Amino acid sequence: MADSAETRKLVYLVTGGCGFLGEHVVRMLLQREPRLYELRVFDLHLGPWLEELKTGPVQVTAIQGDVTQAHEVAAAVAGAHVVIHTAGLVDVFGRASPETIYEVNVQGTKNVIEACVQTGTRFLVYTSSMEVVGPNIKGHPFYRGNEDTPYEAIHRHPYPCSKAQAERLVLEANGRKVHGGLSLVTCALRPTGIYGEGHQIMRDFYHQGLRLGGRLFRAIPASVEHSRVYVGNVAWMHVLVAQELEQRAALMGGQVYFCYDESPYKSYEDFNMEFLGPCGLRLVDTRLLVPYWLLMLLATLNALLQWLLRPLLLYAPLLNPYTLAVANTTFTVSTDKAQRHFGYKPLFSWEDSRTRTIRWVQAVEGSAP
Ligand SMILES: NC(=O)c1ccc[n+]([C@@H]2O[C@H](COP(=O)([O-])OP(=O)(O)OC[C@H]3O[C@@H](n4cnc5c(N)ncnc54)[C@H](O)[C@@H]3O)[C@@H](O)[C@H]2O)c1
Ligand SMILES: CC(C)CCC[C@@H](C)[C@H]1CC[C@H]2[C@@H]3[C@H](O)C=C4C[C@@H](O)CC[C@]4(C)[C@H]3CC[C@]12C
Repeated sequence: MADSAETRKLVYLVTGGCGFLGEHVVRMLLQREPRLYELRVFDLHLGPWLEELKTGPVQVTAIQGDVTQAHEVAAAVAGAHVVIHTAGLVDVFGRASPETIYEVNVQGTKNVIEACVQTGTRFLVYTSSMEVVGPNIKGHPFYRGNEDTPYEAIHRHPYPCSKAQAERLVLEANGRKVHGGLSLVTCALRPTGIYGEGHQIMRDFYHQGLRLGGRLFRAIPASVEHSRVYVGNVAWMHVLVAQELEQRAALMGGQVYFCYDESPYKSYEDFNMEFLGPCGLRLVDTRLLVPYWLLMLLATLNALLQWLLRPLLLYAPLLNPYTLAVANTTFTVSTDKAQRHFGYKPLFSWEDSRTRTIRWVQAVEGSAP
């Protein structure tokens, strides 16, 4: 499309635009939304990489702000056509208090919705999570499920509870009258575990493997499968939804979509080895040596230590009863809803996604943990 001032007229706001997913959404919008005039990137912590984006044809506005502060959100939203709300506190390790998780994920989302209503912004895309569905506290498997698969979605952990509450608020807001009299159109995307360039947990596993002499020890049976999705495809899905929401408001408004691509179903650890293996790590099978009850004991001990040490220091290891339960429960998605509703096809093949991620891990090599 021609790059003229007439074609560029849309203003987008990406909250959490400097996070792992947010950065990919920002870059994808710049590459794939030719109608973009201004891109507002709102985050608690702004990344230095934003500077390099300011020299292109799109006006990139960096806004340091906090989604829990209604006035800051309203000022950022005013005049935007579309809001992509990815900001959130992703914490399943006990780093933040439950109150803080609710404040950011639920109150922050309320603030975004109210800002849209007050200022007349009509299109809101929310980054939800597979965890809104499961795995549930009973550890029921979700096998090749889609958006309509019945599943008992019961949670206790603050992160999935907060994401579920926020998603409900976003979906209930669909159809609300915004300033100016038109209707708000909302929808929610539910990524499974995202991987790709910038994935902190992958980086942590890599450094842990290096510390252990190039080995990682299998903790979870290979038969427990997870769906994973490449960050570039999740970003592409956000961009596509945002583009199609106006034309297909009746179909897409108030809907949820799992984020999916061609990444293979594998156990969490085997999937990570697709990238860490080519970077020199190997996964040692210790299934017979570490039974599940012992892992659970270690996880519970970690939780106890976290509680005991809290007044002195933050002890937040990867293994706790919640992460063990998630890692140890099959959760796989098989759906084509996004393709049927808005023509989504993954932009990156599995091979591309794998290669890009391996290159990134290789570049991480030698960098500080
Ligand atoms: N990483 C995954 O596997 C995954 C899977 C499913 C859903 N999600 C969802 O995707 C979204 C992005 O996750 P991510 O993995 O990129 O996490 P991230 O932590 O890398 O990014 C979140 C961003 O939100 C910002 N943020 C946090 N609190 C804020 C506040 N009060 N005000 C403004 N900005 C704030 C952070 O600074 C960060 O840049 C989240 O909503 C998360 O729930 C992530
Ligand atoms: C038993 C240990 C050795 C392994 C622990 C792995 C654990 C840290 C991993 C396993 C599954 C991971 C979660 C899963 O991929 C999906 C999501 C959804 C998303 O909204 C936030 C991240 C999260 C919870 C992953 C966190 C890390 C988990 C629990």
